[in-house]
Amino acid sequence: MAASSTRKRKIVVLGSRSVGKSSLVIQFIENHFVEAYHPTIENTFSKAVVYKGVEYDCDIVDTAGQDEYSILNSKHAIGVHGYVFVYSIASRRSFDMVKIIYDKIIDFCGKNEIPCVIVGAKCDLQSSRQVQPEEAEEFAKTKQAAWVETSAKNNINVGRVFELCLAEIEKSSPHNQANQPQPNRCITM
Ligand SMILES: Nc1nc2c(ncn2[C@@H]2O[C@H](COP(=O)(O)OP(=O)(O)OP(=O)(O)O)[C@@H](O)[C@H]2O)c(=O)[nH]1
Repeated sequence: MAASSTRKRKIVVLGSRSVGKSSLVIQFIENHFVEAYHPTIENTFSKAVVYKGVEYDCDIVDTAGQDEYSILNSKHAIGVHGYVFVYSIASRRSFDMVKIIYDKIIDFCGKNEIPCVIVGAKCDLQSSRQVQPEEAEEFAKTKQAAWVETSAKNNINVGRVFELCLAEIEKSSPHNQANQPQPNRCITM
């Protein structure tokens, strides 16, 4: 049974088709690489993660790849704590799509910022690189997001993605905000 201090977190993984979302999630959950390509409809995986001494019960939603016409729905927003936006370093188009999907989520959630990680997947494909790390990191900075490059194939930075996402969620959680000074509070007596 989960300890009462366990924090439940729902993380949604978004990005274009075939950028490596399922491979990233399966490498994280099951510790192996899937060479074959099977388009995803939608899968939710669960994993217990201990990060900085805190136990998290994570539900990770691996979505069907999106394009500019995909319609996001409440499943992508309600009860979601954080997002992982994935592009392939070998596809400029998939990086441009991350920007489009990010804006759609922001619109849908009605917020200015969301806890998220921007992930440059397939970093083993250096010779086919179309997205420079500096550009992607700069984009992430403008969105107050974390950024990392990964390879599910070579198991590089896979766990780091979800640690970064939990860290971003914690940064924006009300618990942390309660520790910050409250600006311009009005007290009625
Ligand atoms: N070289 C390399 N190939 C990868 C990597 N990750 C995934 N792939 C390959 O890319 C293809 C697509 O991977 P998926 O994980 O199915 O991609 P997806 O984003 O889940 O695709 P959709 O379900 O269509 O959204 C597969 O053939 C994978 O083997 C990686 O890190 N390096």
